[in-house]
Amino acid sequence: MNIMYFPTFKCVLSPVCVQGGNQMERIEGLENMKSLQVLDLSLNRITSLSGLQNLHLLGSINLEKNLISEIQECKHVHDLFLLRNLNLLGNPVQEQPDYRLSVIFLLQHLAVLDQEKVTAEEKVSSVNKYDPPLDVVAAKDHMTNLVYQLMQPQVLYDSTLPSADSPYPMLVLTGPQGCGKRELAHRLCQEFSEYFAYGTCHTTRGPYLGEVNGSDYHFVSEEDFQTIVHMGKFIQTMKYGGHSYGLTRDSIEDVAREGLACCVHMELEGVLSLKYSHFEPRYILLIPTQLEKYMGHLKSRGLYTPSQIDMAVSRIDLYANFNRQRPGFFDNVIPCDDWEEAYQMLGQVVKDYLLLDEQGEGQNNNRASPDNRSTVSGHGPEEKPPSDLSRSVSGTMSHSATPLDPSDPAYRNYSTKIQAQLSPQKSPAELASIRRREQLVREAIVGRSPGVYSQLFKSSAQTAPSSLQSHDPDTHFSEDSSSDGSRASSVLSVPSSAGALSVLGHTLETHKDHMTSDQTPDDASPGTDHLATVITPSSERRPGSNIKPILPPIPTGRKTPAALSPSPSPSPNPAVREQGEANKEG
Ligand SMILES: Nc1ncnc2c1ncn2[C@@H]1O[C@H](COP(=O)(O)OP(=O)(O)OP(=O)(O)O)[C@@H](O)[C@H]1O
Repeated sequence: MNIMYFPTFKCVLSPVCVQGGNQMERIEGLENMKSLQVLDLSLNRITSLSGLQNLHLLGSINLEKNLISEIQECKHVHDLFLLRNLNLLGNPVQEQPDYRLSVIFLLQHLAVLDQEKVTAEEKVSSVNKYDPPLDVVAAKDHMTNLVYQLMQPQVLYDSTLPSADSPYPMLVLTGPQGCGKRELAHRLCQEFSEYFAYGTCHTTRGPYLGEVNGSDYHFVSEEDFQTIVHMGKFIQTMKYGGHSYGLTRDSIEDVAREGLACCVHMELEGVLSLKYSHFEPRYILLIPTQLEKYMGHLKSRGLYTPSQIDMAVSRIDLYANFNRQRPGFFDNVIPCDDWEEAYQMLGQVVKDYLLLDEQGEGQNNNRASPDNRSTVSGHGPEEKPPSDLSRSVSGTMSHSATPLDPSDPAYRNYSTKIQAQLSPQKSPAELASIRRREQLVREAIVGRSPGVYSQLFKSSAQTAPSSLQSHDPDTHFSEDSSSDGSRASSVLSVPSSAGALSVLGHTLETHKDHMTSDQTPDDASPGTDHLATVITPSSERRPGSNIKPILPPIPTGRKTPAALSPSPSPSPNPAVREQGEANKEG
Protein backbone atom coordinates (compact mmCIF):
# COMPACT_ATOMS: atom_id res chain seq x y z
CA MET A 1 0.00 0.00 0.00
CA ASN A 2 1.30 3.42 -0.89
CA ILE A 3 1.60 4.79 2.64
CA MET A 4 4.67 6.35 4.16
CA TYR A 5 5.24 6.89 7.83
CA PHE A 6 6.66 10.15 9.08
CA PRO A 7 7.47 10.71 12.71
CA THR A 8 6.63 14.39 12.41
CA PHE A 9 4.93 16.57 9.77
CA LYS A 10 7.85 16.50 7.39
CA CYS A 11 5.97 15.36 4.34
CA VAL A 12 5.94 18.70 2.52
CA LEU A 13 6.91 17.21 -0.80
CA SER A 14 5.14 13.96 -0.32
CA PRO A 15 1.54 13.37 -1.32
CA VAL A 16 1.07 11.06 1.65
CA CYS A 17 1.14 11.82 5.34
CA VAL A 18 0.57 9.41 8.17
CA GLN A 19 0.48 10.49 11.75
CA GLY A 20 -1.53 7.68 13.23
CA GLY A 21 -1.40 6.33 16.73
CA ASN A 22 -0.37 9.52 18.48
CA GLN A 23 -2.03 11.66 21.07
CA MET A 24 -2.73 14.53 18.65
CA GLU A 25 -5.69 16.68 19.65
CA ARG A 26 -5.58 19.21 16.83
CA ILE A 27 -4.53 19.23 13.23
CA GLU A 28 -1.76 21.76 13.03
CA GLY A 29 1.18 22.54 10.82
CA LEU A 30 -0.24 21.16 7.60
CA GLU A 31 -1.11 24.51 6.02
CA ASN A 32 1.85 24.50 3.69
CA MET A 33 1.56 20.92 2.58
CA LYS A 34 -0.40 21.94 -0.47
CA SER A 35 0.35 18.83 -2.48
CA LEU A 36 -0.81 16.40 0.20
CA GLN A 37 -3.18 13.84 -1.28
CA VAL A 38 -3.55 11.16 1.37
CA LEU A 39 -3.71 11.85 5.08
CA ASP A 40 -3.88 9.25 7.81
CA LEU A 41 -4.46 10.64 11.29
CA SER A 42 -6.20 7.62 12.73
CA LEU A 43 -5.90 6.63 16.38
CA ASN A 44 -5.47 10.12 17.75
CA ARG A 45 -7.52 12.38 19.98
CA ILE A 46 -8.52 14.86 17.28
CA THR A 47 -11.82 16.67 17.83
CA SER A 48 -11.94 18.99 14.83
CA LEU A 49 -11.19 18.92 11.12
CA SER A 50 -10.02 22.50 11.25
CA GLY A 51 -6.59 22.83 9.70
CA LEU A 52 -7.39 20.86 6.56
CA GLN A 53 -9.39 23.46 4.70
CA ASN A 54 -6.55 24.61 2.44
CA LEU A 55 -5.24 21.24 1.37
CA HIS A 56 -7.02 21.26 -1.94
CA LEU A 57 -5.37 18.17 -3.35
CA LEU A 58 -6.46 15.93 -0.52
CA GLY A 59 -8.30 12.94 -1.90
CA SER A 60 -8.37 10.69 1.15
CA ILE A 61 -8.57 11.37 4.87
CA ASN A 62 -8.46 8.67 7.48
CA LEU A 63 -9.58 9.86 10.90
CA GLU A 64 -10.64 6.51 12.27
CA LYS A 65 -10.82 6.29 16.05
CA ASN A 66 -10.58 9.93 16.96
CA LEU A 67 -12.86 12.13 19.03
CA ILE A 68 -14.77 14.02 16.35
CA SER A 69 -18.29 14.46 17.62
CA GLU A 70 -19.93 17.14 15.48
CA ILE A 71 -21.17 16.71 11.93
CA GLN A 72 -20.55 20.40 11.42
CA GLU A 73 -16.81 19.62 11.45
CA CYS A 74 -17.22 18.41 7.90
CA LYS A 75 -17.57 22.00 6.85
CA HIS A 76 -13.81 22.34 7.18
CA VAL A 77 -13.32 19.91 4.31
CA HIS A 78 -16.37 21.01 2.37
CA ASP A 79 -14.32 22.87 -0.23
CA LEU A 80 -11.86 20.06 -0.90
CA PHE A 81 -13.30 19.09 -4.23
CA LEU A 82 -10.94 16.18 -4.77
CA LEU A 83 -11.84 14.53 -1.50
CA ARG A 84 -13.32 11.14 -2.35
CA ASN A 85 -12.60 9.04 0.68
CA LEU A 86 -13.30 9.94 4.29
CA ASN A 87 -13.07 7.58 7.21
CA LEU A 88 -14.67 8.64 10.49
CA LEU A 89 -15.21 5.16 11.86
CA GLY A 90 -14.91 4.95 15.62
CA ASN A 91 -15.68 8.65 16.21
CA PRO A 92 -18.52 9.79 18.48
CA VAL A 93 -20.02 11.66 15.52
CA GLN A 94 -21.32 8.36 14.22
CA GLU A 95 -23.87 8.36 16.99
CA GLN A 96 -25.50 11.49 15.61
CA PRO A 97 -28.90 10.95 14.05
CA ASP A 98 -28.75 10.75 10.27
CA TYR A 99 -24.98 10.92 10.48
CA ARG A 100 -24.27 9.21 7.18
CA LEU A 101 -26.83 11.15 5.12
CA SER A 102 -25.71 14.43 6.66
CA VAL A 103 -22.06 13.83 5.82
CA ILE A 104 -22.93 12.70 2.33
CA PHE A 105 -24.99 15.86 1.88
CA LEU A 106 -22.22 18.13 3.16
CA LEU A 107 -19.51 16.40 1.12
CA GLN A 108 -21.23 15.66 -2.12
CA HIS A 109 -18.04 14.60 -3.90
CA LEU A 110 -17.44 11.71 -1.54
CA ALA A 111 -17.28 8.28 -3.15
CA VAL A 112 -16.44 6.30 -0.02
CA LEU A 113 -17.47 7.10 3.53
CA ASP A 114 -16.30 4.96 6.41
CA GLN A 115 -14.96 2.37 4.00
CA GLU A 116 -18.38 2.00 2.41
CA LYS A 117 -19.23 3.11 -1.08
CA VAL A 118 -21.59 6.06 -1.26
CA THR A 119 -24.48 5.00 -3.44
CA ALA A 120 -26.47 7.15 -5.85
CA GLU A 121 -29.56 6.47 -3.74
CA GLU A 122 -27.83 7.84 -0.69
CA LYS A 123 -26.83 10.96 -2.57
CA VAL A 124 -30.36 11.56 -3.78
CA SER A 125 -31.82 10.85 -0.35
CA SER A 126 -29.42 13.24 1.30
CA VAL A 127 -30.32 16.05 -1.08
CA ASN A 128 -34.02 15.30 -0.74
CA LYS A 129 -33.64 15.43 2.99
CA TYR A 130 -31.51 18.52 3.45
CA ASP A 131 -32.10 20.61 0.36
CA PRO A 132 -35.11 19.13 -1.33
CA PRO A 133 -36.10 20.38 -4.77
CA LEU A 134 -39.43 22.19 -4.84
CA ASP A 135 -41.13 19.23 -6.47
CA VAL A 136 -40.05 16.97 -3.65
CA VAL A 137 -41.26 19.45 -1.04
CA ALA A 138 -44.59 19.67 -2.80
CA ALA A 139 -44.91 15.91 -3.12
CA LYS A 140 -44.19 15.47 0.57
CA ASP A 141 -46.64 18.18 1.49
CA HIS A 142 -49.31 16.59 -0.63
CA MET A 143 -48.60 13.15 0.77
CA THR A 144 -48.75 14.43 4.34
CA ASN A 145 -52.02 16.22 3.83
CA LEU A 146 -53.52 13.28 2.01
CA VAL A 147 -52.50 10.76 4.63
CA TYR A 148 -53.88 12.90 7.44
CA GLN A 149 -57.05 13.41 5.47
CA LEU A 150 -57.47 9.69 4.86
CA MET A 151 -57.04 9.03 8.56
CA GLN A 152 -60.16 11.06 9.26
CA PRO A 153 -63.75 9.94 8.76
CA GLN A 154 -64.41 10.64 5.12
CA VAL A 155 -66.60 13.59 4.33
CA LEU A 156 -68.21 14.34 1.00
CA TYR A 157 -67.34 17.79 -0.22
CA ASP A 158 -70.07 17.84 -2.79
CA SER A 159 -69.55 21.32 -4.21
CA THR A 160 -65.97 20.64 -5.17
CA LEU A 161 -66.02 16.95 -5.88
CA PRO A 162 -63.62 16.02 -8.64
CA SER A 163 -65.28 15.30 -11.89
CA ALA A 164 -63.59 14.30 -15.08
CA ASP A 165 -65.61 16.75 -17.09
CA SER A 166 -66.14 19.71 -14.89
CA PRO A 167 -63.48 20.37 -12.32
CA TYR A 168 -64.49 22.91 -9.74
CA PRO A 169 -63.37 26.29 -11.14
CA MET A 170 -60.57 27.97 -9.27
CA LEU A 171 -58.16 30.78 -9.95
CA VAL A 172 -54.75 30.88 -8.32
CA LEU A 173 -52.66 34.04 -8.47
CA THR A 174 -49.03 33.32 -7.81
CA GLY A 175 -45.83 35.34 -7.73
CA PRO A 176 -43.24 36.60 -5.29
CA GLN A 177 -44.27 38.15 -2.00
CA GLY A 178 -45.70 41.63 -2.22
CA CYS A 179 -46.00 41.58 -6.00
CA GLY A 180 -49.61 42.69 -5.65
CA LYS A 181 -51.32 39.37 -6.13
CA ARG A 182 -53.27 39.64 -2.91
CA GLU A 183 -54.61 43.10 -3.76
CA LEU A 184 -55.44 41.94 -7.26
CA ALA A 185 -57.21 38.87 -5.93
CA HIS A 186 -59.34 40.99 -3.60
CA ARG A 187 -60.18 43.45 -6.34
CA LEU A 188 -61.04 40.69 -8.75
CA CYS A 189 -63.35 39.09 -6.22
CA GLN A 190 -65.03 42.41 -5.63
CA GLU A 191 -65.55 43.26 -9.27
CA PHE A 192 -66.42 39.78 -10.40
CA SER A 193 -68.36 39.10 -7.25
CA GLU A 194 -70.90 37.04 -9.11
CA TYR A 195 -68.24 34.63 -10.20
CA PHE A 196 -65.43 34.62 -7.69
CA ALA A 197 -64.95 34.82 -3.97
CA TYR A 198 -61.72 34.96 -2.06
CA GLY A 199 -60.45 31.72 -0.59
CA THR A 200 -59.06 32.53 2.83
CA CYS A 201 -55.87 30.73 3.78
CA HIS A 202 -54.52 30.03 7.26
CA THR A 203 -51.29 31.52 8.47
CA THR A 204 -49.26 31.53 11.65
CA ARG A 205 -47.92 35.02 11.06
CA GLY A 206 -49.51 37.82 13.00
CA PRO A 207 -51.93 40.17 11.24
CA TYR A 208 -50.55 43.33 9.68
CA LEU A 209 -52.26 46.56 10.57
CA GLY A 210 -55.72 46.55 9.04
CA GLU A 211 -55.82 42.88 8.22
CA VAL A 212 -58.99 41.13 9.23
CA ASN A 213 -59.05 37.67 10.70
CA GLY A 214 -61.11 35.35 8.56
CA SER A 215 -61.01 37.69 5.63
CA ASP A 216 -57.36 38.25 4.75
CA TYR A 217 -56.24 35.12 6.52
CA HIS A 218 -57.33 32.87 9.31
CA PHE A 219 -54.65 33.88 11.78
CA VAL A 220 -53.78 30.92 13.97
CA SER A 221 -50.99 29.84 16.29
CA GLU A 222 -48.42 27.32 15.11
CA GLU A 223 -49.97 24.82 17.49
CA ASP A 224 -53.43 25.32 16.00
CA PHE A 225 -51.97 25.14 12.53
CA GLN A 226 -50.43 21.78 13.32
CA THR A 227 -53.73 20.60 14.76
CA ILE A 228 -55.42 21.50 11.50
CA VAL A 229 -52.69 19.63 9.64
CA HIS A 230 -53.31 16.56 11.75
CA MET A 231 -57.03 16.85 11.19
CA GLY A 232 -56.30 16.46 7.50
CA LYS A 233 -57.99 19.71 6.61
CA PHE A 234 -55.29 21.25 4.45
CA ILE A 235 -54.93 20.64 0.76
CA GLN A 236 -51.57 22.30 0.72
CA THR A 237 -49.27 24.02 3.15
CA MET A 238 -45.96 25.77 2.94
CA LYS A 239 -43.43 27.53 5.10
CA TYR A 240 -42.54 31.00 4.07
CA GLY A 241 -40.39 33.44 6.01
CA GLY A 242 -40.55 31.24 9.09
CA HIS A 243 -44.35 31.12 9.10
CA SER A 244 -46.75 28.44 7.99
CA TYR A 245 -49.41 29.01 5.37
CA GLY A 246 -52.08 26.63 4.22
CA LEU A 247 -55.28 26.36 2.27
CA THR A 248 -58.01 24.16 3.71
CA ARG A 249 -60.60 22.27 1.76
CA ASP A 250 -63.19 24.02 3.92
CA SER A 251 -62.06 27.43 2.70
CA ILE A 252 -62.66 26.36 -0.87
CA GLU A 253 -65.87 24.61 0.00
CA ASP A 254 -67.19 27.75 1.73
CA VAL A 255 -66.82 29.59 -1.55
CA ALA A 256 -68.08 26.72 -3.68
CA ARG A 257 -71.19 26.41 -1.58
CA GLU A 258 -72.03 29.97 -2.51
CA GLY A 259 -72.07 28.91 -6.13
CA LEU A 260 -68.86 30.79 -6.79
CA ALA A 261 -65.44 29.97 -8.08
CA CYS A 262 -62.60 30.31 -5.61
CA CYS A 263 -59.75 32.77 -6.07
CA VAL A 264 -56.62 32.36 -3.95
CA HIS A 265 -53.03 33.60 -3.98
CA MET A 266 -49.96 31.68 -3.02
CA GLU A 267 -46.27 31.13 -3.56
CA LEU A 268 -44.83 28.71 -6.07
CA GLU A 269 -44.42 25.87 -3.57
CA GLY A 270 -48.12 26.11 -2.82
CA VAL A 271 -48.89 25.89 -6.52
CA LEU A 272 -46.74 22.79 -6.90
CA SER A 273 -48.49 21.11 -4.03
CA LEU A 274 -51.94 22.14 -5.23
CA LYS A 275 -51.12 20.64 -8.60
CA TYR A 276 -50.95 17.24 -6.93
CA SER A 277 -54.50 17.61 -5.64
CA HIS A 278 -57.65 16.87 -7.61
CA PHE A 279 -58.29 20.58 -8.02
CA GLU A 280 -57.52 21.96 -11.44
CA PRO A 281 -57.24 25.69 -10.99
CA ARG A 282 -56.11 28.16 -13.56
CA TYR A 283 -52.73 29.47 -12.48
CA ILE A 284 -51.75 33.05 -13.22
CA LEU A 285 -48.22 34.18 -12.57
CA LEU A 286 -47.81 37.83 -11.63
CA ILE A 287 -44.19 38.73 -12.06
CA PRO A 288 -42.30 41.97 -11.45
CA THR A 289 -40.05 42.90 -14.36
CA GLN A 290 -38.69 46.17 -12.97
CA LEU A 291 -36.53 45.24 -10.04
CA GLU A 292 -36.10 48.73 -8.68
CA LYS A 293 -39.77 49.40 -8.70
CA TYR A 294 -40.54 46.10 -7.01
CA MET A 295 -37.93 46.68 -4.32
CA GLY A 296 -39.20 50.22 -3.83
CA HIS A 297 -42.67 48.87 -3.33
CA LEU A 298 -41.54 46.29 -0.81
CA LYS A 299 -39.60 48.92 1.11
CA SER A 300 -42.49 51.35 1.08
CA ARG A 301 -44.73 48.78 2.72
CA GLY A 302 -42.57 49.10 5.79
CA LEU A 303 -43.22 45.50 6.72
CA TYR A 304 -40.09 43.72 5.65
CA THR A 305 -36.52 43.48 6.86
CA PRO A 306 -33.76 43.84 4.23
CA SER A 307 -33.21 40.10 4.26
CA GLN A 308 -36.91 39.48 3.66
CA ILE A 309 -36.77 41.89 0.75
CA ASP A 310 -33.69 40.12 -0.60
CA MET A 311 -35.46 36.81 -0.37
CA ALA A 312 -38.55 38.11 -2.15
CA VAL A 313 -36.40 39.65 -4.89
CA SER A 314 -34.33 36.52 -5.30
CA ARG A 315 -37.46 34.53 -5.90
CA ILE A 316 -38.30 36.49 -9.04
CA ASP A 317 -35.68 34.39 -10.82
CA LEU A 318 -37.19 31.25 -9.38
CA TYR A 319 -40.53 32.12 -10.94
CA ALA A 320 -38.98 33.25 -14.20
CA ASN A 321 -36.91 30.08 -14.51
CA PHE A 322 -39.87 27.94 -13.70
CA ASN A 323 -41.88 29.64 -16.35
CA ARG A 324 -39.08 29.24 -18.87
CA GLN A 325 -38.30 25.65 -18.07
CA ARG A 326 -41.85 24.41 -17.78
CA PRO A 327 -43.90 25.88 -20.56
CA GLY A 328 -47.57 25.69 -19.73
CA PHE A 329 -46.99 25.39 -16.01
CA PHE A 330 -48.69 28.74 -15.57
CA ASP A 331 -51.77 29.35 -17.65
CA ASN A 332 -51.00 33.05 -17.95
CA VAL A 333 -48.12 35.31 -17.07
CA ILE A 334 -48.81 38.95 -16.32
CA PRO A 335 -46.14 41.56 -15.55
CA CYS A 336 -47.17 43.34 -12.39
CA ASP A 337 -44.96 46.43 -12.29
CA ASP A 338 -48.05 48.55 -12.74
CA TRP A 339 -50.93 47.13 -10.74
CA GLU A 340 -53.57 48.96 -12.72
CA GLU A 341 -52.26 47.55 -15.98
CA ALA A 342 -51.84 44.18 -14.37
CA TYR A 343 -55.42 44.29 -13.19
CA GLN A 344 -56.69 45.17 -16.66
CA MET A 345 -54.81 42.22 -18.10
CA LEU A 346 -56.01 39.97 -15.34
CA GLY A 347 -59.56 41.13 -15.90
CA GLN A 348 -59.23 40.32 -19.58
CA VAL A 349 -57.88 36.88 -18.83
CA VAL A 350 -60.76 36.24 -16.48
CA LYS A 351 -63.29 37.48 -19.02
CA ASP A 352 -61.79 35.14 -21.59
CA TYR A 353 -61.90 32.39 -19.04
CA LEU A 354 -65.56 33.05 -18.38
CA LEU A 355 -66.30 33.81 -22.04
CA LEU A 356 -67.65 37.18 -20.97
CA ASP A 357 -66.51 38.90 -24.13
CA GLU A 358 -68.02 36.49 -26.54
CA GLN A 359 -71.56 37.70 -26.69
CA GLY A 360 -72.40 38.73 -30.19
CA GLU A 361 -69.23 37.22 -31.49
CA GLY A 362 -71.24 34.58 -33.13
CA GLN A 363 -74.17 32.59 -32.16
CA ASN A 364 -72.47 29.93 -34.18
CA ASN A 365 -69.62 29.58 -31.85
CA ASN A 366 -69.58 25.88 -31.31
CA ARG A 367 -67.95 26.22 -27.96
CA ALA A 368 -70.91 28.09 -26.65
CA SER A 369 -73.06 25.33 -25.38
CA PRO A 370 -76.35 26.36 -23.88
CA ASP A 371 -74.56 26.51 -20.56
CA ASN A 372 -72.07 28.91 -21.95
CA ARG A 373 -74.58 31.00 -23.73
CA SER A 374 -76.50 31.51 -20.57
CA THR A 375 -73.34 32.73 -18.92
CA VAL A 376 -72.05 34.92 -21.70
CA SER A 377 -73.26 38.28 -20.68
CA GLY A 378 -71.09 40.42 -22.85
CA HIS A 379 -70.58 42.65 -19.88
CA GLY A 380 -67.33 43.12 -18.16
CA PRO A 381 -67.14 43.99 -14.53
CA GLU A 382 -67.13 47.66 -15.45
CA GLU A 383 -70.41 47.55 -17.31
CA LYS A 384 -72.66 45.34 -15.31
CA PRO A 385 -75.56 43.92 -17.18
CA PRO A 386 -78.96 45.15 -16.23
CA SER A 387 -79.85 41.76 -14.91
CA ASP A 388 -77.97 40.10 -12.17
CA LEU A 389 -75.02 38.06 -13.25
CA SER A 390 -76.09 35.48 -10.75
CA ARG A 391 -78.86 34.69 -13.13
CA SER A 392 -76.29 33.65 -15.63
CA VAL A 393 -74.61 31.57 -13.02
CA SER A 394 -77.78 29.84 -12.01
CA GLY A 395 -78.65 29.69 -15.68
CA THR A 396 -75.61 27.54 -16.03
CA MET A 397 -77.36 24.96 -14.00
CA SER A 398 -80.86 25.47 -15.12
CA HIS A 399 -79.79 24.38 -18.54
CA SER A 400 -79.38 20.92 -17.27
CA ALA A 401 -83.06 20.78 -16.63
CA THR A 402 -84.09 22.08 -20.01
CA PRO A 403 -85.21 19.36 -22.35
CA LEU A 404 -83.06 19.29 -25.42
CA ASP A 405 -84.30 21.39 -28.23
CA PRO A 406 -83.54 19.80 -31.62
CA SER A 407 -83.01 23.24 -33.11
CA ASP A 408 -80.29 23.80 -30.60
CA PRO A 409 -76.81 23.38 -32.16
CA ALA A 410 -75.63 21.81 -28.94
CA TYR A 411 -78.29 19.20 -29.39
CA ARG A 412 -76.97 18.36 -32.82
CA ASN A 413 -73.48 18.15 -31.37
CA TYR A 414 -74.62 15.81 -28.74
CA SER A 415 -73.48 12.58 -30.26
CA THR A 416 -70.15 14.18 -31.21
CA LYS A 417 -69.72 15.06 -27.62
CA ILE A 418 -70.56 11.59 -26.59
CA GLN A 419 -67.97 10.30 -29.00
CA ALA A 420 -65.48 12.62 -27.40
CA GLN A 421 -66.30 10.97 -24.14
CA LEU A 422 -65.39 7.59 -25.50
CA SER A 423 -61.79 7.59 -24.48
CA PRO A 424 -59.78 4.44 -23.94
CA GLN A 425 -59.74 5.13 -20.22
CA LYS A 426 -63.47 4.64 -19.87
CA SER A 427 -64.46 1.76 -17.69
CA PRO A 428 -66.83 -0.88 -19.06
CA ALA A 429 -69.60 0.55 -16.89
CA GLU A 430 -69.06 4.02 -18.33
CA LEU A 431 -68.98 2.69 -21.87
CA ALA A 432 -72.20 0.80 -21.31
CA SER A 433 -73.70 3.92 -19.86
CA ILE A 434 -72.66 6.00 -22.85
CA ARG A 435 -74.12 3.43 -25.23
CA ARG A 436 -77.41 3.55 -23.39
CA ARG A 437 -77.48 7.30 -23.65
CA GLU A 438 -76.74 7.21 -27.36
CA GLN A 439 -79.59 4.82 -27.78
CA LEU A 440 -81.91 7.11 -25.88
CA VAL A 441 -80.90 10.09 -27.94
CA ARG A 442 -81.45 8.19 -31.14
CA GLU A 443 -84.88 7.21 -29.98
CA ALA A 444 -85.66 10.75 -28.98
CA ILE A 445 -84.57 12.05 -32.38
CA VAL A 446 -86.78 9.66 -34.27
CA GLY A 447 -89.62 10.44 -31.90
CA ARG A 448 -89.84 7.03 -30.31
CA SER A 449 -89.30 8.39 -26.84
CA PRO A 450 -89.45 11.80 -25.19
CA GLY A 451 -86.38 13.99 -24.83
CA VAL A 452 -83.89 12.28 -22.69
CA TYR A 453 -83.40 15.19 -20.37
CA SER A 454 -87.04 15.62 -19.54
CA GLN A 455 -87.25 11.97 -18.48
CA LEU A 456 -83.99 12.27 -16.80
CA PHE A 457 -84.93 15.03 -14.46
CA LYS A 458 -88.32 13.70 -13.70
CA SER A 459 -86.68 10.54 -12.65
CA SER A 460 -84.06 12.22 -10.54
CA ALA A 461 -86.61 14.40 -8.80
CA GLN A 462 -88.63 11.42 -7.74
CA THR A 463 -85.81 9.26 -6.75
CA ALA A 464 -83.42 11.51 -4.93
CA PRO A 465 -81.83 9.30 -2.35
CA SER A 466 -83.21 9.95 1.08
CA SER A 467 -79.70 10.59 2.28
CA LEU A 468 -79.61 13.58 0.01
CA GLN A 469 -83.04 14.91 0.71
CA SER A 470 -83.63 17.91 2.82
CA HIS A 471 -85.14 17.52 6.22
CA ASP A 472 -85.83 21.19 6.30
CA PRO A 473 -89.59 21.53 6.39
CA ASP A 474 -89.32 25.04 4.98
CA THR A 475 -87.70 23.83 1.87
CA HIS A 476 -90.01 23.00 -0.98
CA PHE A 477 -89.18 21.71 -4.34
CA SER A 478 -90.72 23.69 -7.06
CA GLU A 479 -91.60 21.78 -10.12
CA ASP A 480 -89.76 24.13 -12.41
CA SER A 481 -86.91 22.92 -14.45
CA SER A 482 -84.23 24.82 -12.66
CA SER A 483 -84.88 23.18 -9.37
CA ASP A 484 -84.76 19.84 -11.03
CA GLY A 485 -81.59 20.84 -12.65
CA SER A 486 -80.04 21.82 -9.41
CA ARG A 487 -80.93 18.59 -7.86
CA ALA A 488 -79.55 16.73 -10.76
CA SER A 489 -76.41 18.80 -10.59
CA SER A 490 -75.90 17.85 -7.05
CA VAL A 491 -76.44 14.23 -7.79
CA LEU A 492 -74.20 14.38 -10.75
CA SER A 493 -71.31 15.61 -8.70
CA VAL A 494 -71.35 12.47 -6.65
CA PRO A 495 -70.15 9.57 -8.76
CA SER A 496 -66.59 10.56 -9.37
CA SER A 497 -65.72 10.40 -5.72
CA ALA A 498 -64.69 7.18 -4.14
CA GLY A 499 -66.26 8.38 -0.95
CA ALA A 500 -69.56 8.65 -2.71
CA LEU A 501 -69.97 5.02 -3.46
CA SER A 502 -72.76 4.55 -1.03
CA VAL A 503 -74.68 7.45 -2.50
CA LEU A 504 -74.03 6.18 -5.97
CA GLY A 505 -75.15 2.74 -4.92
CA HIS A 506 -78.32 4.22 -3.57
CA THR A 507 -78.91 6.06 -6.77
CA LEU A 508 -78.42 2.95 -8.82
CA GLU A 509 -80.77 1.10 -6.56
CA THR A 510 -83.29 3.78 -7.23
CA HIS A 511 -82.83 3.32 -10.94
CA LYS A 512 -83.61 -0.32 -10.58
CA ASP A 513 -86.86 0.59 -8.92
CA HIS A 514 -87.78 2.47 -12.04
CA MET A 515 -87.21 -0.41 -14.34
CA THR A 516 -90.07 -2.53 -15.29
CA SER A 517 -89.75 -6.11 -14.26
CA ASP A 518 -88.87 -7.35 -17.72
CA GLN A 519 -86.28 -4.70 -18.36
CA THR A 520 -82.64 -5.43 -18.28
CA PRO A 521 -80.23 -2.79 -17.14
CA ASP A 522 -79.36 -2.06 -20.72
CA ASP A 523 -82.81 -1.10 -21.75
CA ALA A 524 -83.57 0.81 -18.67
CA SER A 525 -85.91 3.71 -18.92
CA PRO A 526 -84.60 7.14 -19.76
CA GLY A 527 -83.22 8.65 -16.70
CA THR A 528 -81.46 5.62 -15.45
CA ASP A 529 -78.24 7.19 -16.41
CA HIS A 530 -78.66 10.74 -15.42
CA LEU A 531 -75.44 10.87 -13.50
CA ALA A 532 -73.36 10.64 -16.59
CA THR A 533 -75.77 12.27 -18.95
CA VAL A 534 -75.83 15.62 -17.36
CA ILE A 535 -72.13 16.16 -17.35
CA THR A 536 -71.77 15.74 -21.06
CA PRO A 537 -72.62 19.25 -22.20
CA SER A 538 -69.99 20.67 -19.93
CA SER A 539 -67.16 18.58 -21.20
CA GLU A 540 -65.68 21.33 -23.30
CA ARG A 541 -65.53 23.85 -20.58
CA ARG A 542 -62.81 22.76 -18.26
CA PRO A 543 -60.92 25.50 -16.55
CA GLY A 544 -57.44 25.45 -17.94
CA SER A 545 -58.65 24.63 -21.41
CA ASN A 546 -59.34 28.25 -22.23
CA ILE A 547 -62.99 27.80 -22.00
CA LYS A 548 -65.56 28.67 -19.49
CA PRO A 549 -65.76 26.72 -16.29
CA ILE A 550 -68.95 25.44 -14.80
CA LEU A 551 -69.78 27.13 -11.59
CA PRO A 552 -71.06 24.88 -8.88
CA PRO A 553 -74.71 24.78 -7.90
CA ILE A 554 -76.02 27.62 -5.82
CA PRO A 555 -77.71 26.29 -2.75
CA THR A 556 -80.55 27.88 -0.91
CA GLY A 557 -79.51 30.54 1.53
CA ARG A 558 -76.74 31.86 -0.66
CA LYS A 559 -75.19 34.88 0.91
CA THR A 560 -75.26 37.03 -2.20
CA PRO A 561 -75.97 40.62 -1.19
CA ALA A 562 -79.53 41.54 -1.97
CA ALA A 563 -78.43 44.36 -4.23
CA LEU A 564 -76.67 41.91 -6.43
CA SER A 565 -79.45 39.42 -6.56
CA PRO A 566 -82.46 40.83 -8.29
CA SER A 567 -82.81 37.69 -10.27
CA PRO A 568 -85.06 34.87 -9.29
CA SER A 569 -83.58 33.08 -6.38
CA PRO A 570 -81.53 30.09 -7.31
CA SER A 571 -83.22 26.81 -7.31
CA PRO A 572 -83.45 25.14 -3.96
CA ASN A 573 -80.98 22.41 -3.63
CA PRO A 574 -81.58 20.63 -0.40
CA ALA A 575 -79.24 17.86 -1.27
CA VAL A 576 -76.34 20.19 -1.60
CA ARG A 577 -77.35 22.21 1.39
CA GLU A 578 -77.76 19.30 3.66
CA GLN A 579 -74.50 17.84 2.53
CA GLY A 580 -72.85 21.20 2.94
CA GLU A 581 -74.04 21.40 6.50
CA ALA A 582 -72.82 17.93 7.08
CA ASN A 583 -69.46 18.94 5.72
CA LYS A 584 -69.28 21.93 7.95
CA GLU A 585 -69.97 19.78 10.93
CA GLY A 586 -67.45 17.30 9.67
N1 LIG B 1 -51.61 28.76 1.43
C1 LIG B 1 -50.54 29.33 0.92
N2 LIG B 1 -49.63 28.57 0.30
C2 LIG B 1 -48.52 29.09 -0.22
N3 LIG B 1 -48.23 30.39 -0.18
C3 LIG B 1 -49.10 31.20 0.44
C4 LIG B 1 -50.29 30.72 1.02
N4 LIG B 1 -50.96 31.77 1.53
C5 LIG B 1 -50.22 32.85 1.29
N5 LIG B 1 -49.10 32.53 0.64
C6 LIG B 1 -48.03 33.39 0.17
O1 LIG B 1 -47.06 33.56 1.19
C7 LIG B 1 -46.40 34.79 0.97
C8 LIG B 1 -46.35 35.54 2.26
O2 LIG B 1 -47.66 35.92 2.55
P1 LIG B 1 -47.97 37.19 3.46
O3 LIG B 1 -49.40 37.50 3.33
O4 LIG B 1 -47.44 36.94 4.80
O5 LIG B 1 -47.07 38.26 2.79
P2 LIG B 1 -47.42 39.66 2.19
O6 LIG B 1 -46.25 40.45 2.57
O7 LIG B 1 -48.73 40.17 2.63
O8 LIG B 1 -47.38 39.36 0.64
P3 LIG B 1 -48.54 39.34 -0.41
O9 LIG B 1 -48.98 40.75 -0.53
O10 LIG B 1 -47.89 38.80 -1.64
O11 LIG B 1 -49.59 38.44 0.16
C9 LIG B 1 -47.19 35.53 -0.08
O12 LIG B 1 -46.49 35.44 -1.30
C10 LIG B 1 -48.50 34.78 -0.14
O13 LIG B 1 -49.08 34.83 -1.43
